[in-house]
Parts: sequence; structure tokens; C-alpha cells
Amino acid sequence: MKDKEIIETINDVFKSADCLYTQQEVEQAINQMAYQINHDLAEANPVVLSIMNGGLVFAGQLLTKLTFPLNIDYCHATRYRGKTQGGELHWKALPQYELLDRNVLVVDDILDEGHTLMAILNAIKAQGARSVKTAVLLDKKHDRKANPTYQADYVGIEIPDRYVFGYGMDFNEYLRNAPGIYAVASKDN
Ligand SMILES: O=P(O)(O)OC[C@H]1O[C@H](OP(=O)(O)OP(=O)(O)O)[C@H](O)[C@@H]1O
Ligand code: HPA
Repeated sequence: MKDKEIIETINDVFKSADCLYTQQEVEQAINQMAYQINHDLAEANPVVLSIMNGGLVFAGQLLTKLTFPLNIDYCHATRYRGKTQGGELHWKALPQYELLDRNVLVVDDILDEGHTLMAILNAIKAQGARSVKTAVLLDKKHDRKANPTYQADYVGIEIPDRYVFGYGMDFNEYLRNAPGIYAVASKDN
């Protein structure tokens, strides 16, 4: 596809999407999460591990609101790869910090089926982390969870079972920069 076609298609997807949460509402949710995390992890000296690419925007905004000493690291695990259905998990980058005996806070944009988070948690535990907590901006409600009993420690917003973009989340690798949480119209999904 040429640039012009891509731009038209993406602009059309954006225009026909439903805004589920505005930027202001998302910021409010992030503030509440930060408040709780500041309370819980003030003495933990954690490694905050952002899951790329989707976690980028949320982690960036959350981090500026955390008021205690911490290290920042990232890893990249992907299983959607520009599609709206997940597949096999691919590791593109591993954490750089030694996680042995560290407290770790994993930060990701969305807990959908949870395969990504479960694999990341297993990898962190295998490295001998002292504790692992998870913060997800969105938790998508449906009955396809990899581990139905698992709950993230910090959840910003619960969303319905629709494919969403914005705040770091992509539609065909675009629209990560959309300033809110948008659900793709059914004609585009
Ligand atoms: O709960 P799950 O069903 O496993 O899905 C959640 C994961 O999927 C997305 O990543 P994706 O694979 O799209 O990679 P990306 O972050 O690079 O877009 C998202 O950022 C989460 O990490
Ligand atoms: O609804 C979603 N949107 C974007 N990325 C995702 N990764 C898992 N679910 C989603």
C-alpha cells in the first residue's frame, strides 16, 4: 500500500471508532494507580519493567507520577504482530537488569487473554525475582483468559470485549498515539 492509501485507511478507522475513554479519564485512572503504587512500593526499590511496544505510553506517564527510587527496564514480547488476533509469543528483547532478588513491577497496556503477561511472569520468576507485581492500564473482560484466576495487582480501567487502540495500543501497528481508548468499529475488525 502507498503512503496515501495507508493514511486514508488509518484516518478512516480512527473516524469510525468509538471513544470508550477520553484522555482526561485515562489520566485520572493512571493517577489513581500511581497513588496506590506509591503507597505499596515506596520501600521496594523496584525494577519497573515496561513491556514494549504497547506499554510505552502508559509506562511513560505512570513513571513520572511515581515518587520513590526505582530502576527502569523494558522487554519486548509480542504475539499480535500487527493483527487483531493473538498467536505464538515472540521475544524480541529481554530485560537487561539482573532480576535476581529484585522486586519487579511489570507495566503493560492491556491484559487481554493474558498469555503475554503469564509468559513474562514466568520468565521473571525463573530469574529469581524476590517479588513481582503487575500494573495494566486496561483489563479486557471475557472468558478466554489464559489463567482465569489471575488478577493484575493494579488495573486502571476494565473494558468490554472489543479490539481497542490508543495510549500505546495499535491497530495494524498504527494509532498507538491516539489520545484516549478507542474501540475499532466492527466493519474494520
Ligand atoms: O493478554 P494478551 O492476549 O497476551 O495480549 C496483551 C499483549 O498484546 C499486546 O502486545 P502485542 O503482542 O500486540 O505486541 P506490541 O505491544 O508490540 O503491539 C499488548 O501490548 C500486550 O502486551
Ligand atoms: O484490544 C487490543 N488492542 C491492541 N492490542 C491488543 N493486544 C491485545 N489485545 C489488544
